[in-house]
Amino acid sequence: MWKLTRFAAASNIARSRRFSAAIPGPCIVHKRGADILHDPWFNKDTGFPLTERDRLGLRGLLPPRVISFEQQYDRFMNSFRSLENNTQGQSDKVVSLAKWRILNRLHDRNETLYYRVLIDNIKEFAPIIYTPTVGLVCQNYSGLFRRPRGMYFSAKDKGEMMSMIYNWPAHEVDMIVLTDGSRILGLGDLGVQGIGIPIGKLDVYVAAAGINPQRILPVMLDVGTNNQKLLEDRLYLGLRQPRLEGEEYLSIVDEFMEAVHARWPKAIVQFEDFQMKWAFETLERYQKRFCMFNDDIQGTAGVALAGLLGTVRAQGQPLTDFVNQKIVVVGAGSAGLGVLKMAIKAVAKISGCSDSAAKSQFYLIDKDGLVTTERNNLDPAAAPFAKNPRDLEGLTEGASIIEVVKKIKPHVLLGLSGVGGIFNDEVLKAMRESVSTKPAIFAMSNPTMNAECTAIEAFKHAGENIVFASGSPFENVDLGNGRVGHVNQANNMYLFPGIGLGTLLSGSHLITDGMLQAAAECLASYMGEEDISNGILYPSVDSIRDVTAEVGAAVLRAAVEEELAEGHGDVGHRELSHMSKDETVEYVRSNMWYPVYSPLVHEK
Ligand SMILES: NC(=O)C1=CN([C@@H]2O[C@H](COP(=O)(O)OP(=O)(O)OC[C@H]3O[C@@H](n4cnc5c(N)ncnc54)[C@H](O)[C@@H]3O)[C@@H](O)[C@H]2O)C=CC1
Ligand SMILES: CC(=O)C(=O)O
Ligand SMILES: [Mg+2]
Repeated sequence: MWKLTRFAAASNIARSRRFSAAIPGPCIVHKRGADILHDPWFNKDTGFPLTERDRLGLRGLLPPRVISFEQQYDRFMNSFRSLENNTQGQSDKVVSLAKWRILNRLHDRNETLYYRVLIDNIKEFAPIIYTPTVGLVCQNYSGLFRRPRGMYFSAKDKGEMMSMIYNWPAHEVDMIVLTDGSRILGLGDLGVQGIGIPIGKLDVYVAAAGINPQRILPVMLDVGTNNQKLLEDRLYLGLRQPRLEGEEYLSIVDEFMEAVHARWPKAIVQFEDFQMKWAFETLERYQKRFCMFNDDIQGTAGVALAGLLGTVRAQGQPLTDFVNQKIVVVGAGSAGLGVLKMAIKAVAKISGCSDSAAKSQFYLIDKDGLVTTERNNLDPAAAPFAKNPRDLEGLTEGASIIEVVKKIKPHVLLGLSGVGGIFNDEVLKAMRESVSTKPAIFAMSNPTMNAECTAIEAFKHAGENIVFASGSPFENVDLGNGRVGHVNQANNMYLFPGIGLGTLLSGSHLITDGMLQAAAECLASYMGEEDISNGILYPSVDSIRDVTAEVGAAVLRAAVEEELAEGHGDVGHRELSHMSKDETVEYVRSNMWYPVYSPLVHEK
């Protein structure tokens, strides 16, 4: 609990000094006049003080009145609120896209103000810049496209990437999010339109981890698409060819990784929304060579594990009881298999048994039903988790979700299938027979329409005493008589920003299992007993900077312990290794960028 009290106090102080006056350091600008107004990084719109207008050749290019940052902020929020009023009665899709557009326009114009409103209103704006609206944006990207953001490397750029990477204007890049668009949320292959995901993830990096937005780079690797509808869409902006496969595909990713490493050897590359075969293959291929991780496999696993351990605590059991939890995972893709692998390792660690003994409590279901060793053409990635039919008490290969739930009566039913509604009424009702006093339903697929069930359905059919979590946000559920069914957001956004920031500040060249495990353990212990007993497994998105500071510190300390931390900037390995836990958290927190207008100083 002490942690939460301290954080609440810290964030109140931060709020009260939001617009007050620690004078920020100057910022060197090599442009003048209209070029500054057209550069969202330097632009302050009507906020340029008169002296700065004189110095930078802006006099006459702006209306005469100077508007303070606080007034600009209020003006934006007012126009956002009036948009909400003006779109009342319109479809959710229209309203969501209108909200995204107004934020995106601000992003294009004035980054300082954009990130300030984003950070200060992250709970309200995360569903717009991230899941679920980002999914809709990706689906409609070719029509919505106005100006580019990030970089595009295509199959046609083979042999050119080493020079192309120098086209990016920033000298330093800390964080790259890379996709090939092949599995965007639960929406499938969206080709080049998947660029919305790296953009959204990096906005979360800025909001949650305070990564400097001048040092982020969203990247699309366009190797074609197998989405026939997109190939036939005349507005489609990507390569009109089927996806590259095999060595041809890998040679493109190899070339990109080498190019990034050559220009920015310390940049961290987050792989995002790759279809399963490439997600695993690229992780295996690069994790010991480059500073990278796969968010869908590794970030998701940590968040799910924290939720599973929280569920044990919510049942009033000691953590050691995790070894007795029966857990059914629906979805044997990159996310589901990542979760299984990490959860099984946790059971093995707690019980002191081997990984293979630790598997007995876990059941895996994919599109063809329960995965067993009798499966024809068993996917090698799923094979380690396949059940031996001997151990199944009558269940057979391919058994359906309802058959498995009825027979096993699991403590936890966790969905990472990408299929909306597959936890139907019957499945949820069967969870009432769970052996747990507080069964858990995790409907983790994104965006909202792909969630395995809604929060209302879960509390209605599985009972009011459940623990519920979803990948995209749902409102808490009114259970009547003042009681509330709490909705958790089990989303990797609670971990990836801290993994990135902690790694960056550690100066490690690699992201190891130990660093990822430290991140998961940190999140798992973040919530106090009172919240946990009320079914609250994760902190509110409002406190994402606080969570990220803790997770980042845990990652950094793990890197120090593994002797991988070379340090960052002026703070070297020695200083890092002498920091206490609290000092490390403060160090991480103090390295978070926060948007304020800096005085601009022109230099030729
Ligand atoms: N909440 C979070 O933080 C995260 C959520 N996700 C979500 O998880 C979902 C899956 O992602 P990936 O594993 O990367 O996808 P994937 O495409 O690699 O795997 C999907 C899996 O679901 C199975 N499946 C499909 N239809 C099914 C059905 N009717 N019944 C049972 N299983 C079925 C497939 O056989 C496959 O094993 C996506 O919707 C994604 O948005 C992914 C990462 C993080
Ligand atoms: C959250 C996320 O990474 C996904 O749905 O793919
Ligand atoms: Mg993802």
